[in-house]
Amino acid sequence: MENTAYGERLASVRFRQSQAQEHRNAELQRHVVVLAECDQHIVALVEEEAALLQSRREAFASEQKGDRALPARQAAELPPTDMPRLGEPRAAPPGFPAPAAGARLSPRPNPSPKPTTLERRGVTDMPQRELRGLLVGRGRREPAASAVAPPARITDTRPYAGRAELLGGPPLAAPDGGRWADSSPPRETGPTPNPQVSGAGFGPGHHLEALFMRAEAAAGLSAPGGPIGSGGAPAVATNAVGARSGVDWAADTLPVSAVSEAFEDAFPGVRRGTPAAPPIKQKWMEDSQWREAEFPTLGGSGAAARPAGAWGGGLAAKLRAAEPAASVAVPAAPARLPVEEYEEMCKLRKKGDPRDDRKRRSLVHAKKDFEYIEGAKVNGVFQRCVNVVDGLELHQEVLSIAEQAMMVDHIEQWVALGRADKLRRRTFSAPRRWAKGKGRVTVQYGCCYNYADGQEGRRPGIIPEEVVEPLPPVLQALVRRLVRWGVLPAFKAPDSAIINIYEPQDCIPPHIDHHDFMRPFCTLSLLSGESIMFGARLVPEGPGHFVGSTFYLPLPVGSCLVLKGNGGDVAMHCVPPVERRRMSITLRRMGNQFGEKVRNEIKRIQRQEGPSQALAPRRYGTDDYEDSEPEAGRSSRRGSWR
Ligand SMILES: O=C(O)CCC(=O)C(=O)O
Ligand SMILES: [Fe+2]
Repeated sequence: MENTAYGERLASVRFRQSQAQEHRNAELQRHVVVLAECDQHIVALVEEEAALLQSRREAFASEQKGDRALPARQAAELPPTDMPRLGEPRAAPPGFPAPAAGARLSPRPNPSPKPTTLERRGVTDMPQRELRGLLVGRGRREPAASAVAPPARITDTRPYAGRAELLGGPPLAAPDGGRWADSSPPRETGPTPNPQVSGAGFGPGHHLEALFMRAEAAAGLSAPGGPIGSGGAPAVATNAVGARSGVDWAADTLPVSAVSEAFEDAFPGVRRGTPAAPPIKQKWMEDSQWREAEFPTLGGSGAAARPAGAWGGGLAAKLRAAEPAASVAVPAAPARLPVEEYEEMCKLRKKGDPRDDRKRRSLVHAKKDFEYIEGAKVNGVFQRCVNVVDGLELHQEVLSIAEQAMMVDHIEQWVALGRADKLRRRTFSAPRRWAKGKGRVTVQYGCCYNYADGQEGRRPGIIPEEVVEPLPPVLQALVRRLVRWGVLPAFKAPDSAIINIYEPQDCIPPHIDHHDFMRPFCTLSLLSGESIMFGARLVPEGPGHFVGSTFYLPLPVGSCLVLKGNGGDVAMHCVPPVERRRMSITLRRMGNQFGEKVRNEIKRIQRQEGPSQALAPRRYGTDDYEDSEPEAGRSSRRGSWR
């Protein structure tokens, strides 16, 4: 009985459950249908809205074009135009009370409209292009003064008499029967093609280069454009110094005094009225202008600003003494060339490189936090834990790939001139005989450094009475870049250079750079990325084999390693035998006691010998000093061996 009642109740519960389930299913079904309908509805609404917008856009565009009457077909396709425009009264949505008469939906009209920037400036009908210029703060500029300056005319040709001799000895005959720029008589010039450039930009720096080229061509050496390292094609011996250096050689027709004066006073400033820097560059420009103004060897004007290279004021003084007053007025202290043009002119920057100096500078990455702890003597006192590489800085991408190639090309040319005995005295040196670990080829500019201990009874150091060539323009431009980019301080701007050319297995033995040179100084790497070794005690163990606890620092090509602090004074450094050909440019400033001495001595020697670079060439082998390299075991003695 009980069982029957329970069974019935169970059946009825199940029946109700199934009914409820069916009901829920039906409800769900209904909702799905409603949702699908809504969906379709929404899609239709969106499509309609999009079509309406599109047609309004087209109508607006054609109105703008003045084509007010829409084509009939297009007009017919237009959706109903009863849709209110923005700001027009709208009909209330269904179920909402109608808006009061005159009520508007947003946006509300501005009760007191402010004048726009252009209206305030009273500009209403300017062409778009100029308006844009105005808005970004670039109004119309007057042409630069130099651009309208009357072109130079040469009337007095006397300064040319004897000039070739002054610059480089007897004129060389051009092999094709043409005439060399340096020995050709001046032309009467009409308007020069580019008064901004031909005014003052090419002075003795370029004459030096011209001379290099003359000597090179006479020696049958390479012409530009030859592959790097190959020595290039035979020289094209035309009066093509200008063409070769990519400059307008019409500048050569200016009296020497004008050119050299300008070179010395503001190398290579030319352009007046350089446009003002746009505000965005302001901070950086101010910074670099400050550096430029501080620049002791190239910037500013007057005697203090003269190049401190070996020929310093000497050559210019001689040139001035040998010629009458200039007949062309060249601005005494012309404004500077934009740095990009200056570098292009000195062949440091690739022609047409679109990146400005600021952009180039931003690509330089500096690493400064090197650490290598050793026991070492600091200021004569031994300390157990010294970071011997403290103070080193590695600045990468100082020279772009194209610039590295140009620099290598310059160096190849200098080496070729050196081998042909066309460089003054100790500018060029090469090992007399090659042996593993025995030296390398070097080119010195700005001053003569004696590597050897005991050579001609001398200690290592600068020899003020010995003469080398001055810093060529490309190295002057490089120095200037390093200062401008903050790699070296302006008051330590290098005035001398040693270029090391390492063939495979060449090396430089352990040393600390001589204190005849100021700190910081720097070295740039070219052609192959090799490592430099630093350590408190580096000991030579056989030819080109140096041992000791060492810190290896890879030097990427195009990088500039700055040496100062412990890295420049406490740790020794060396480049172990290289695997691939490598070049480096070490740039250093002579100590104050030498600058003046070197210049005076050079004047004396010039009086004796004349200024010819090719005169009395004398070559010294770098193995002269390599032979006096400290032997193993003797190397713990501190000091410079090179
Ligand atoms: O070749 C180098 O990177 C180093 C050159 C060097 O140490 C020097 O010239 O004193
Ligand atoms: Fe060194």
